[in-house]
Amino acid sequence: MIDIRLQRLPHGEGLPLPAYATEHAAGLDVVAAVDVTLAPGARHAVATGFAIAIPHGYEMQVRPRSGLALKHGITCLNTPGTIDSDYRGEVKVILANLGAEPFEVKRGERIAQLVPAAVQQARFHEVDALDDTARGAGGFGSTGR
Ligand SMILES: O=c1ccn([C@H]2C[C@H](O)[C@@H](COP(=O)(O)OP(=O)(O)OP(=O)(O)O)O2)c(=O)[nH]1
Ligand SMILES: [Mg+2]
Repeated sequence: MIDIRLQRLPHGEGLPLPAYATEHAAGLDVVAAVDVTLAPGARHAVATGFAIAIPHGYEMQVRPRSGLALKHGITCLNTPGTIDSDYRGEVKVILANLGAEPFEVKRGERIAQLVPAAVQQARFHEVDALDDTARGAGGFGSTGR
């Protein structure tokens, strides 16, 4: 369990904080702070009404909810979205409507889930050649279907 400071923004007043729906859920469900209608094929950065300060060494992933995806074709366009630990702006959920019908997001409705994850930063060291491996440059189906 990690502890994360959350700042509620004025338009987030009265909304529930991100919360686990069940005891051992992986994702904290997050609700929309605004009403918005997504036409088929449309996308929108939906406000959540809060900002967070994630501890260094962690990120917050923004993932779709499977029920919205299956029933309505609603997904997070950039899934998994990345909230950096140094980001202090409002958390937004980039919803996209891949369905055939307009979809109405209502304020207070759960639209996505937040999954904290440990982050390992890396640095690159440019070299002239890489070590050989059995795979070599094979990829993208090279081992068969
Ligand atoms: O679903 C998302 C994805 C990103 N963000 C915010 C937090 C994140 O730290 C910041 C930048 O996201 P990202 O690095 O994915 O986008 P970018 O296009 O690279 O923007 P930037 O140049 O600001 O890093 O935008 C969200 O609120 N929701
Ligand atoms: Mg970025």
